Amino acid sequence: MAERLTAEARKQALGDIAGWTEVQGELQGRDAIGKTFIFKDFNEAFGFMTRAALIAEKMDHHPEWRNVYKTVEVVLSTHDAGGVTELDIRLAKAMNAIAKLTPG
Ligand SMILES: C[C@H](O)[C@H](O)[C@H]1CNC2=NC(N)=NC(=O)C2=N1
Repeated sequence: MAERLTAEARKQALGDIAGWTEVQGELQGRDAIGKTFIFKDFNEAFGFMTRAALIAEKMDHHPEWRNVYKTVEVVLSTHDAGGVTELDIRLAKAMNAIAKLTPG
């Protein structure tokens, strides 16, 4: 099973993936990372979600996310480990790569 990253390792990993930050706000204190993607329109946003869903299913690692029109808010955490692991970092990188394929 994937191990939780230390605060130090998580900070270092976040430095490598554009736009991802420690989750803030009402979920503060929770060990998770998040990013809000904004696309051109709903079609691009949902296309992103469709591609990301296929990757997530293949990884057996699934995002928490919310879509409103062209915005997709994503939170990643490894539920089995109770925090952020390498799996979240891998999925975050994959999502960034997919998002680049669609005009934002
Ligand atoms: C049984 C199955 O492998 C697990 O429940 C997987 C499914 N998807 C998952 N997704 C996420 N984000 N965290 C998990 O711990 C997790 N566990």
